[in-house]
Amino acid sequence: MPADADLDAVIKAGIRDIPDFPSEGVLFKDITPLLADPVSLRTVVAALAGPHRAGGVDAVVGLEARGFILAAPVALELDAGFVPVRKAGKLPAETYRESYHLEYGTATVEMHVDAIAPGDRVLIVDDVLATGGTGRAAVDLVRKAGGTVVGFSVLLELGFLSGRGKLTDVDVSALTAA
Ligand SMILES: O=P(O)(O)OC[C@H]1O[C@H](OP(=O)(O)OP(=O)(O)O)[C@H](O)[C@@H]1O
Ligand SMILES: Nc1ncnc2[nH]cnc12
Repeated sequence: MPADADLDAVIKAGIRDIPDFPSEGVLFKDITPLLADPVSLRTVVAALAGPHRAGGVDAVVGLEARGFILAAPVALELDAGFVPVRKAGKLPAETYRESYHLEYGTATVEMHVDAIAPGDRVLIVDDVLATGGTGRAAVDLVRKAGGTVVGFSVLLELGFLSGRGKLTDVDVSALTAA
């Protein structure tokens, strides 16, 4: 595992800024260059999983769509199951549902009611923490199912959007910030 400064440099080198995407005024943080580099991808997955290796995590929740890419390998690293939180209308069985605001619109997400057993220890993983709406919705979904949220871990936090303010009751960690 690289030292913190090296990890920060690896991540920053793999993220590019795309102005005015998906709408004018938004500076989009594109993580696809990082994902395309196997060493960077492996490094990031290990860094997200690392603090939870001894934590008895039962399930890793990934947030559609970019969160899935990181959460599934983190689940494997932790010998835990993977649970998807999906945009509304995509999950086939009975769901819990939460709506929220994003930096660029609104969204509704769902999780199967039987995806998490009461008392399960759950780590939530996503790529970006921006306004915190998605993370808040995910935490509330897990708690509706009776799960214990042991952490919300992201690759990148956009600090100027103050997403942590919506997640003061959760252990939030970000590998890097912008
Ligand atoms: O903290 P927030 O303001 O809620 O924003 C963060 C969320 O926004 C992005 O997802 P998006 O809904 O754009 O979906 P995608 O992963 O399908 O691109 C990102 O992947 C996070 O899930
Ligand atoms: N500016 C941004 N870049 C990438 N993902 C995001 N999710 C919310 N805001 C974002």
